[in-house]
Amino acid sequence: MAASIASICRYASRRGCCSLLGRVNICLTLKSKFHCSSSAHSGLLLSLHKRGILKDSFPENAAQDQLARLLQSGAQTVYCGFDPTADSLHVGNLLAVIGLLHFRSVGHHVIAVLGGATAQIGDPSGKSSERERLSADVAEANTHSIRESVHRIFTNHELHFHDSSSWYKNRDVVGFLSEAGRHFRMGTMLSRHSVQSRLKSAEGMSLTEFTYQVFQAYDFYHLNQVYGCKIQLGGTDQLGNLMSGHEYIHVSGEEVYGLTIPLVTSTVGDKLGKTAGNAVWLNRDKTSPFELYQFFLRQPDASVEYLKLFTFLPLAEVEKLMEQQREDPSKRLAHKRLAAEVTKLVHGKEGLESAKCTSALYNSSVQALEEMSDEELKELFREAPFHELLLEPGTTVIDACRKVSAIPEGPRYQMVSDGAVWINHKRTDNPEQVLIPKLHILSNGLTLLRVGKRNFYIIKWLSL
Ligand SMILES: N[C@@H](Cc1ccc(O)cc1)C(=O)O
Repeated sequence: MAASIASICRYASRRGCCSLLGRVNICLTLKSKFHCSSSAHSGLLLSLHKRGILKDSFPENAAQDQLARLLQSGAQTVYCGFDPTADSLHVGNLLAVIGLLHFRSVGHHVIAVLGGATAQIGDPSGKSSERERLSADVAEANTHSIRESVHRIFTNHELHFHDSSSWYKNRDVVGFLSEAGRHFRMGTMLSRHSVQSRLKSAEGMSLTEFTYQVFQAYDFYHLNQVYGCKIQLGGTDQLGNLMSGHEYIHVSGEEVYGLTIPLVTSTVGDKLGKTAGNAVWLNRDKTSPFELYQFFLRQPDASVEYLKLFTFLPLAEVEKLMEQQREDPSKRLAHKRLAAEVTKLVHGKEGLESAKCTSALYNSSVQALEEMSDEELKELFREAPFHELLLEPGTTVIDACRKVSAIPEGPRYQMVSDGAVWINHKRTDNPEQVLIPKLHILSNGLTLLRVGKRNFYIIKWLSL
């Protein structure tokens, strides 16, 4: 789509007016400490394409050469925004962060915008209904928490960033609408996919949500004015918002670009990291390094492609790992490397160590289990159901399985005798075996029951 060119007023900063949104978008900027080499720049787009990190660029193909030339001409400023609608980013956001890091590693300046303002407006892109209103306080707390984790990820990638100021707090509504608002055309705004799909729904769309694209466009404009930012990265659902920014900035005669990153889906088509409604988060208190590690370790064989997307390993090394995986899938070398690289990026070396130790614990050590409190055990097996049961004399293995509904009605007996049941890391194939203290019931009164490879149940036995 060609952008219209008209004149745009430069915004004099307004002083003393009430805040437009009460809270601000926080912007973390990162000056490049790497030296730019033009060969690295020219290779960047190609390499991002080869890795599968870039989907489309905007404006369309004709501009790709221009964009490549722009990247070759010297260090550029690239930005990507994240709305703090929760107190942590999730695995689905990781690719955008990685995208920024790729730009950074060849010497461009990158900016991560935490949309403390836009989160209160609510992005309709890719959503079928309006989000519940997010209060300014919650948005601020979420921004703080996400900022820390993005900071950690950047630092883990040996980078540093510094804060810059906000740009909405001194803008008043009337000034904003009379200056910026008039450059946004209703027809174009209405044509956006995110708007169209919502207008057709019974619920419709609020004015607040409808204006979201204006705010994201204005963010881009602001970063363009202040930091010379010419490139915005975003998920494929962000295309409409990227276009709004492009059109708005184009009015002033500046050419800017949007690059979209694919939405990563699992092999069964779910959004990555959102299995059965449970998101895989990047903040440690919500998803431990161990859980993150296990999440990547357990990806199906076909997902080794993730090595290209989620790690910075050279493509030749990725190819080698993929070949080893094809030769002997059972070793899961590629998955182990993927899990290790992602955990190291998100939680640092120490996080990776902790994930590996926990894995060892998870898989074998009875002594360690025995020394754990109920809370620690629940933490370790966060997804395992926890049951408190009365220990009646003569309780057997099959009784325990039945009480916690660990195995389906019919084939219970068979499953135990086939060896699918493990108690405290030891296979237990006699269904009628009476539970023995110390062996089946640890001295802290706990039993860890596993059925199959990964269904864990924690039982806390209460004595009469
Ligand atoms: N709209 C983006 C987040 C964002 C916020 C502000 C921006 O300036 C840019 C992007 C999303 O929901 O993913």
